[in-house]
Amino acid sequence: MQENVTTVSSERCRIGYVTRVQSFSACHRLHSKALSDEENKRIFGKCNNPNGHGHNYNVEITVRGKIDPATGMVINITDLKEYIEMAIMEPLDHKNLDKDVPYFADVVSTTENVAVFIWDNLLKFLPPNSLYEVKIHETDKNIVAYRGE
Ligand SMILES: Nc1nc2c(c(=O)[nH]1)N=C([C@H](O)[C@H](O)COP(=O)(O)OP(=O)(O)OP(=O)(O)O)CN2
Ligand SMILES: [Zn+2]
Repeated sequence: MQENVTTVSSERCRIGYVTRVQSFSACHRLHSKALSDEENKRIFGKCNNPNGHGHNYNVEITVRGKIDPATGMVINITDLKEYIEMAIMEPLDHKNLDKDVPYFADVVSTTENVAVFIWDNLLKFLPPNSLYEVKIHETDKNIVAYRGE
């Protein structure tokens, strides 16, 4: 009887969450083509400064999945590092988000939209339905999370 309990317990599907943190630096300007210059100034204030401003963004990428009994891993972090390099670092690091990243030509480069951009890019590399959350610390005080909804 005890043997049975042990077997069932060891076969149980365990779900884990793996988070990798990545930093990148970029500059941007909050400006919407859908708004007038006056509205842009009123809504975005100092962040609408025509010459922009910079951030050291800290991104937390969380992957959810079954802890593989054979490997002990939800995802190999070595693989996740490569996906982050391709999905975040190559397109965004040391870039002017509005001028260097075509996605932001017509999309306001708020942290919400940067999170969506990163989410969509990571989906190209990660196993289906495994990306759980992209959380961005734009500053120590400004934090945005996106879960693909
Ligand atoms: N919903 C959002 N609001 C704002 C965003 C954003 O991405 N989403 N971004 C900004 C600006 O980019 C700006 O850089 C943030 O500046 P600020 O709040 O001043 O930054 P700090 O928290 O570091 O500054 P404190 O002066 O210490 O408050 C604005 N809004
Ligand atoms: Zn900013």
